Amino acid sequence: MIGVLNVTPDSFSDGGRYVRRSDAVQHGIEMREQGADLVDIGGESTRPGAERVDADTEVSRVLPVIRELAAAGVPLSIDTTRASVAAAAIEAGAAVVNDVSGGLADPAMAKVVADAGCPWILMHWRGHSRQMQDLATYHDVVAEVRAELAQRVDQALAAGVRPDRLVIDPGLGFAKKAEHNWQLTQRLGELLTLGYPVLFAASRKSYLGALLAGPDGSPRPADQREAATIATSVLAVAAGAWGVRVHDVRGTVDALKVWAASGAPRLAG
Ligand SMILES: Nc1nc2ncc(COP(=O)(O)O)nc2c(=O)[nH]1
Repeated sequence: MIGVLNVTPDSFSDGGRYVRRSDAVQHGIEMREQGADLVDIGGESTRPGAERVDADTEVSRVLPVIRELAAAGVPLSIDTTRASVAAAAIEAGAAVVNDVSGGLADPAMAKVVADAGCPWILMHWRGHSRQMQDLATYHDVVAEVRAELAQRVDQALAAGVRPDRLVIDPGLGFAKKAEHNWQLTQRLGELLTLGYPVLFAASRKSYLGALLAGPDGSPRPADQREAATIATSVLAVAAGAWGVRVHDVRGTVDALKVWAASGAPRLAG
């Protein structure tokens, strides 16, 4: 269970809520108390079309929060595509690197991770926020995402990262249209055949808003997508996902407790 902590002014669903350090630290502690195994701290919005920020800005946003949460004993991941930011975050107390580019954005990332010996979440990605939706074209999205993630894994292993440190992630909403996200959800088992834990991160994403659109076609607002997020998270875990990355930790923990108490039924496929 990974709780999302975006210390950015412009993330798609919670931008600006945790820019102030005290608010961010308090929310991180709250998510840990609600059952998050990791709090994922991001200093640069990755939503489609987001403006990039420089490394100094990203570091200035995340380091103070990482230091305070690490001191409070909260296990942390750093959500960054920059090796320099990952290195600084590890130094400050982050235990996991969550790289939405899967190592593509910064060739130096693999060495930082290999040297640190820390877990590395490799997400499927086809480019930065400004052009990624132009790259959402697939013949078979699951087969292609699987093949591209396999390349990311091979490059990580070649750089000396240990296999047991790798987690893969289909990158829902990154260079993917709604139908691609649903295909990846329905055929999650095919990603599992790569032999690595799969992280499923659908929380509040726009394809859920589209599914829940109103009679006039307007998408459900991001902060009203929690039930859909929880439902898809439980289904992903039932299909074999290693973990989920969510904004609403408490609700997701509650739902997974119900799933477990119900015998933890598994989805085939
Ligand atoms: N591993 C991983 N990390 C991510 N970081 C940010 C976002 C963008 O959404 P946010 O605003 O919820 O952070 N999505 C992912 C994701 O799908 N997988």
